Amino acid sequence: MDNRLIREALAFDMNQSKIEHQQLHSLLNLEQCLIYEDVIQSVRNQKGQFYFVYGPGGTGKTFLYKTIIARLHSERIIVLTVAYSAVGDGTVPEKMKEGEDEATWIEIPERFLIKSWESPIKQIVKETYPNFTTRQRDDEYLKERAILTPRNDDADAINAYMFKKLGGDFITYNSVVEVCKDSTDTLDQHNQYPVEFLNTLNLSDMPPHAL
Ligand SMILES: Nc1ncnc2c1ncn2[C@@H]1O[C@H](COP(=O)(O)OP(=O)(O)OP(=O)(O)O)[C@@H](O)[C@H]1O
Repeated sequence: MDNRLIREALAFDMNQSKIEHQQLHSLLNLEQCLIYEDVIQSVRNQKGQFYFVYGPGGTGKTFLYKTIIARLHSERIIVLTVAYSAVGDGTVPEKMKEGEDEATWIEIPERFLIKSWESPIKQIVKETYPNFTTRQRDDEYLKERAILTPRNDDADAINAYMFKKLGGDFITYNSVVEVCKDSTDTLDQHNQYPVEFLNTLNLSDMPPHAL
């Protein structure tokens, strides 16, 4: 198996997970049990369902997730937790600051810290894509890494930075953007949306005007 991500995702001890699952499962309360059964059935039958577990702080959501994960790991099933970094899934211990009576802080593990940088994007790209100039045509290298960001404008800025590092000729593809005149009730409505304005729109699920 030569995919680093799959290797890492399978780097758990099945027997240890079995023991952990027995302990956790025996403690589940009724509500946790109902959700647990539903999720396990969904995975077993490959239904591909989404679940949203809601509950006030400290009511056992993480406990439930840990039980589900232990069960799936005991069957050698890959589980990708959103907090894959272990930040926020309970693995990194919470800390309490002086004068506080509840632990609500965590210390970000050393390996996630970028300690010196001139530009954050430059440094993140450097850490994620070492030797990008020479390896940009290496499919395996590209498959194993990605930079995730919740905001489109950050994604655009990172893309723009990385495009400059790509070799070869550049071609720009522009989208055709105009209001369809037949789709408006008012005859001159399309005049209110000049093409120059439409070209600046950056909508989610839509590529930008210039690629
Ligand atoms: N069924 C259970 N039996 C024993 N202990 C439990 C059970 N469910 C939860 N706990 C314990 O209760 C505490 C709070 O649970 P947990 O951290 O899972 O809550 P949470 O809903 O994820 O909280 P938050 O929203 O604040 O992250 C933990 O110490 C957990 O081990």
